[in-house]
Amino acid sequence: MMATANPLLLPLNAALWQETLHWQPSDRQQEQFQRFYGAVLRANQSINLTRITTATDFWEKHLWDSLRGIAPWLLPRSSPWGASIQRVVDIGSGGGFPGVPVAIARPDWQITLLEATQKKVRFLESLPQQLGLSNLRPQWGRAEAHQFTYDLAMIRAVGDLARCCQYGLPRLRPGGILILYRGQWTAPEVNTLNALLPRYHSQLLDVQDFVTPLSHAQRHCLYLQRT
Ligand SMILES: C[S@@+](CC[C@H](N)C(=O)[O-])C[C@H]1O[C@@H](n2cnc3c(N)ncnc32)[C@H](O)[C@@H]1O
Repeated sequence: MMATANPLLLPLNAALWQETLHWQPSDRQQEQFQRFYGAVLRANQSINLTRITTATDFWEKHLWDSLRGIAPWLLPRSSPWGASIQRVVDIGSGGGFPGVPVAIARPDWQITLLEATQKKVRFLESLPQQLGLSNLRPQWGRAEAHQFTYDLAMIRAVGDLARCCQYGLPRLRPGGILILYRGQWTAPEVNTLNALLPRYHSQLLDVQDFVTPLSHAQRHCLYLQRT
């Protein structure tokens, strides 16, 4: 692989990955993360992809956070909730989060990056070649009009709970799983969710709350399943 031109090195601390996700990137994956960081920084000069500009923030708030959502699938020989995963969609992918880090970590999954803003899609389309990834499929379009179904859908920072359910759950095959990446999660939201789920023939599998490893911010991942 070509060396990255970006002088800012990510804090790719192997022990931290291992301690927090029980997973470590290979040398190739580390280089792909590094090149992704460089690509986002360069594109961010002309497109608004992220407010994050430091290597540490990028590592924690984008790479680590993206992978925390699929932590149950990073453990060796794990098949959480019995779901076999191949076809994956990141809805409202923006600058490629969480879809691109997930594609790097799981090269055996086929990841569609669905994004409504054309200039962001053009950036996403440049990534397979820049990062040497063959499992990324950027797609310009709106979630509500997207006709395909998936084994796994992921949504981060696209809207409120009702909107995320509306976008994600109809795009799952029976048994498929939706991961919602959330910041704050309040107990009354369970009531909102319980009211929404029957409409989409879905159930709540798990709510995982955690703090991020460096800034100790509170985060949640919700795992929903289409029955
Ligand atoms: C705040 S950004 C979040 C991007 C990324 N998921 C992240 O966590 O950094 C929300 C993105 O969702 C996209 N978006 C909003 N509504 C959408 C829809 N209905 N279908 C597809 N993409 C949508 C926007 O264009 C925007 O890029």
